[in-house]
Amino acid sequence: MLREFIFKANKTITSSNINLKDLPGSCGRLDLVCRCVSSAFFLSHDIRRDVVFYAVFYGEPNPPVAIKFVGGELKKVSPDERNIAIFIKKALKKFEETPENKRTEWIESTPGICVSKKEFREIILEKKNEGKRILYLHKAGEDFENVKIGENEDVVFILGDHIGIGEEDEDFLEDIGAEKVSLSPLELHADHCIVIVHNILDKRFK
Ligand SMILES: C[S@@+](CC[C@H](N)C(=O)[O-])C[C@H]1O[C@@H](n2cnc3c(N)ncnc32)[C@H](O)[C@@H]1O
Repeated sequence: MLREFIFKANKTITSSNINLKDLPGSCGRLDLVCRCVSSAFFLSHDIRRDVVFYAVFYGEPNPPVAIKFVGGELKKVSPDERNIAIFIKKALKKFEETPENKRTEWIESTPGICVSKKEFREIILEKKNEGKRILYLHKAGEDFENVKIGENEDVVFILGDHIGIGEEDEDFLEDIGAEKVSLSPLELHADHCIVIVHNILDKRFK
């Protein structure tokens, strides 16, 4: 079973001009993206190879930019935020160096990390069209503990940053039949949601 996450980063910078000493401020909450990547993949002395994580950046100067991380292919990435930010900086640099007419495909930057000019909704729709189940993580959804998932079923989780995903994308998810699922009666950080999702699925299937 493949676990995929698609994260909307409303304000994250879309140039490689990343100040590694200011991930939350001038980089538009890049710290949060890095923590989500860390939570998506890293176990103690191991990596989750059955996970794919997408982050779509909508900050200035060139939105959108999507970055894809493939657990089974990642090399030399470590769990700390600064290390992950360095790989994201490399991906954005690769994007800038790619001719504009080639940017709509996935371009590999470093092993297991690709970059593309894809919209948040476009990636979700691709997954839907592949027949995958789309689960939107939201405080007001159905309790995830009660949601049945087959052991071999591929699931795609959608989540937002500190701002959320916005009304238009929520309407889009409703239109394509995404299921709204809740992890807690409290509003959580996105990276903590990823940890909880893994924990619930690990207890069921590992
Ligand atoms: C900090 S929250 C976003 C808060 C934002 N103000 C909003 O209204 O959406 C970040 C993301 O985590 C997910 N999330 C937060 N709390 C959750 C919960 N209790 N259950 C499921 N997902 C949750 C949602 O996808 C949300 O977009």
